[in-house]
Amino acid sequence: MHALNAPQREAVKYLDGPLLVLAGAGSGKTRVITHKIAYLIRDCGYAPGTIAAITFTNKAAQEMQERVGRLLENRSVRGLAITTFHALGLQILRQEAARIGYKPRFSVLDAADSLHLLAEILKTTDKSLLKRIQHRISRWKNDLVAPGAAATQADSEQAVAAARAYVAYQDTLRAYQAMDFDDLIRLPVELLERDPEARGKWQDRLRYLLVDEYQDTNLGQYRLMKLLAGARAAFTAVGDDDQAIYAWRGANVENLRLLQDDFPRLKVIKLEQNYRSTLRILRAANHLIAHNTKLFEKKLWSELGLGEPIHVFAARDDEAEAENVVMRIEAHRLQHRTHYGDYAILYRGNHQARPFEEALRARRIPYQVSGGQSFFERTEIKDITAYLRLIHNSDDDPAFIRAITTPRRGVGVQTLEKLGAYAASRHLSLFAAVFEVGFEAQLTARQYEPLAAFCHFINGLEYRAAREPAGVILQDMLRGIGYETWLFDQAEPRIAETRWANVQDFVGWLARKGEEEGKTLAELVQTVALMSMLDNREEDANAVRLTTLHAAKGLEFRHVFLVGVEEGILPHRECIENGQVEEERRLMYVGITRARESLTLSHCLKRRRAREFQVCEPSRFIAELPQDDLRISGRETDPMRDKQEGSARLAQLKAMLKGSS
Ligand SMILES: Nc1ncnc2c1ncn2[C@@H]1O[C@H](COP(=O)(O)OP(=O)(O)OP(=O)(O)O)[C@@H](O)[C@H]1O
Ligand SMILES: [Mg+2]
Repeated sequence: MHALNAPQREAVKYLDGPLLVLAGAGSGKTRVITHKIAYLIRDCGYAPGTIAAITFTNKAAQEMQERVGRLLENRSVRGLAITTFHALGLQILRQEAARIGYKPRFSVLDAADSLHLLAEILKTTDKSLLKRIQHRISRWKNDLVAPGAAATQADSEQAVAAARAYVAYQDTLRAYQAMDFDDLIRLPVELLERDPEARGKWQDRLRYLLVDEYQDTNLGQYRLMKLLAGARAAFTAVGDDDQAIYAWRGANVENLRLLQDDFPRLKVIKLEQNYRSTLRILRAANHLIAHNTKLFEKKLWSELGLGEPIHVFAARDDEAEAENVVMRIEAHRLQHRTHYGDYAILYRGNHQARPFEEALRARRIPYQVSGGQSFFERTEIKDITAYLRLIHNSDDDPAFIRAITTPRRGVGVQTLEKLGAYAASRHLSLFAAVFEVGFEAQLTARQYEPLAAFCHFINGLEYRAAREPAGVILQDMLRGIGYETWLFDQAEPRIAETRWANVQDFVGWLARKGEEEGKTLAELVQTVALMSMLDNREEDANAVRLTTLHAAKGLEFRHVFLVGVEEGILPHRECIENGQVEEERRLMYVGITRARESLTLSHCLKRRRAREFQVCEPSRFIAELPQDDLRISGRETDPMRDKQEGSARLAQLKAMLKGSS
């Protein structure tokens, strides 16, 4: 308790009813949650299994788990649920599957799989059309609109078509015994609303709820929270309306107000001291966000001293920007003897990462990308995951197709088409259809054998998955399918090597996880599919962190480089056109407030677009910062000279350090 200030302590100890902690960035909201979990368990006698804390990403959940573990020292926290809304929804659905007509071993499709499925249903390969429909369906689901009801809400021909696709899509998912990501919220809500017994059971089980980053919950998540909290309304939600950056995914800051309407007894506690950033960084953040219309009045102050001015520099083009940032990091690190892990490069969109990755690689600086293409999205990892999904649920048709064709094992396209037609006519999954006499009769022995062998192979793995150590089975599986050889047949050696190394990383990680957590492969695969959708594998602590602003939420770094601060990027062009500049300003606010000791903003004078250069303007947000706190460089100077000076300075520093050590 001594590690908390007075209002934080009050928030931790308050158990008389629903509580909202509404406060700006870095004021210790997440800290309130971790301490409150510890307080509930240690001082109030709550069994860990009766508490659920909800975070925004798996990564944040992991971090929180570690912090709570440290606060409670050796006490066991078995059963304590620190998860995301989606993982909690999944947990509920696995246990209640029967109540909604699913097998407990249903599959969870990620965005790419669901796009595939839509393509099949709509018989089109038009990617942008498919993405639009997928997005539309996702919004309906987030707003808890059932497939049948979507058509009545459709206000254009396009929307009517999407509503029709939604119905077909949902039917197909059900036939595959599969769900998509959004179903993990929508279906539990539907279930708990409809089924008082299930509702009572979960309300009994979860005696206290804690929700971090509450401002970014969407309607479905809010409803789930309300259903779980029940009449007792024992919950603590913490959030900051100025950091609401997920409107595009259906999140609604109005949920903050809704909370006050729905729970008249709601107590609100505000935190005003920021423990993260220097005064200048904080001043910049406050100045910027003052340009937005206010939902709630908040103040923030800090005792961490004035700090360095905020550096703003212009670069010749995007490559020079990357070069310059990387050089600054290297120079700063040498000068201040810091670690690479103290630095973060934040950007608006994933495509901005490439030049930075290249510049970092060129200097052999370790880095880690998050919030972009996750490790799990890589083709080779998805190949292996397809096998795991199939072992887990043999009725998962998309996984079946991927596994049986990767590597190809002598099963022809025509055979697969026959199988598809037969399975459809008999309302069976592909896997189940293989074992039907009626199907076997349609094929020659040469056609049938490889199919049957494949299914027996999967069955064998499934049997072992519940019994043997994960590592052994996985290696056997890789050998059995000849994956390594296949990789090297497919791609040039350099690429194949990387892919094979990734596969070994993945398999090794699963094996370790199995050992550490005492889980069988069968148990492990249940979580893998979900993790893949959310974030990366474990971090390299001593690496420069590259991340999108969205994925940086809740995190903090000693030194932050916020790059591409230009009109059209931040604020994003589409958002300017659609009148969403306020959301972009919040995104910038999130970026600024990640910094603890120093903040550097950069923008380009020109940027490569296709094969041409485009002239760029600095973002309007730079003009909205307190100008006295900025140190601006590079706008008038010659960028080539900058670069040479940078290199010379770096060489000088290195020589100096060599001399001193
Ligand atoms: N009472 C305190 N004493 C010392 N340090 C604190 C205190 N409260 C918070 N901190 C530290 O301040 C930093 C910010 O805290 P935290 O991440 O909980 O803030 P937050 O409000 O959740 O921020 P965000 O809005 O970015 O999610 C952390 O490093 C935390 O350890
Ligand atoms: Mg936080």
